[in-house]
Amino acid sequence: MNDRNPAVLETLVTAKDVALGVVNCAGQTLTIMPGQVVGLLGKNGAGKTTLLDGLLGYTFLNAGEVSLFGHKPTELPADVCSQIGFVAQQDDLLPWLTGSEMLAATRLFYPHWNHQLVDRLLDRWSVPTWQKVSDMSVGERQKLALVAAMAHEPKLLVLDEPAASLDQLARRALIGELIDIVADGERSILLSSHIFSDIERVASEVWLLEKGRITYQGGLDELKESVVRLHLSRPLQVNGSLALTTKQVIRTEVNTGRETWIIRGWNEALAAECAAQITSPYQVEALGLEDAFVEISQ
Ligand SMILES: Nc1ncnc2c1ncn2[C@@H]1O[C@H](COP(=O)(O)OP(=O)(O)OP(=O)(O)O)[C@@H](O)[C@H]1O
Repeated sequence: MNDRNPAVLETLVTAKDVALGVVNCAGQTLTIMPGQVVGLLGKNGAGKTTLLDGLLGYTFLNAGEVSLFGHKPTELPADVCSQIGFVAQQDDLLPWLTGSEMLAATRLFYPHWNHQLVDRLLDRWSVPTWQKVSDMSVGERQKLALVAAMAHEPKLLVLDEPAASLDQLARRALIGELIDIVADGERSILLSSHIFSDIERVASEVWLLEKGRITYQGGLDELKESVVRLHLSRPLQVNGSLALTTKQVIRTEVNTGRETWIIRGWNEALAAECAAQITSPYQVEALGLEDAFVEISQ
């Protein structure tokens, strides 16, 4: 137990050198601190669900260590389990129960249950709680699973594609709820999503997963700022000393009269170097999260 180091005690999740399935984070440490909303991004098959399952102890690790509130995920005491909420990509609701019965059964596992929150969400999302889970639409099931995971007000809420089947109104309501959850700075959320506008609204941190490796762990804004398009007029006039590497220029597009360089790892030093060494006209285009992700992932 990490009971002597307050900095470690504060960390809700630490995952070191984790490897399972397609995920291989050897040499990498992932952390989630109280108050953080971490957006887990990656293409289909990158390993997002695999990583989430490994962090929560649903799948055994091939290598590495995970600490959840200071415990191994496979050995969580009951009081720690009740601090965690999870909505899987494919919900694990019991199809033969009605929505109300499902919530009543879930409630048995938790000492704390916010009835007002449950009533408000069910009403706002028009969840037909009198229907059997098996008769609900995919979106209604997803809403019910979200209510069941949020009702005990967990300190760590893990959501795997929580909005994939929600309509725009329900998605907006969910994002509002998530923003409220972390407002006091004590609770944290880890969510994977392909809906970048949602991630941009709610996440402070991003983990970028590419072919099972975390290639970025840090602030959302820093990630966006680190990828730019440089639009250069041709003919190019560049001093021989321009030291951009192929790792930084991840792609080029050449057209008559101009060319575009997609640059990863853009920072003040690179900006200064370009300003000093490129003597023909050029513009720097900042990218949104989705464009940055698409450029990185091509
Ligand atoms: N049950 C399984 N058995 C065997 N291989 C699996 C299983 N689940 C996942 N995989 C493999 O692991 C890879 C990563 O799957 P995972 O579900 O973690 O990706 P993901 O990033 O969550 O994808 P998506 O965005 O499509 O949900 C898949 O390409 C698949 O080959």
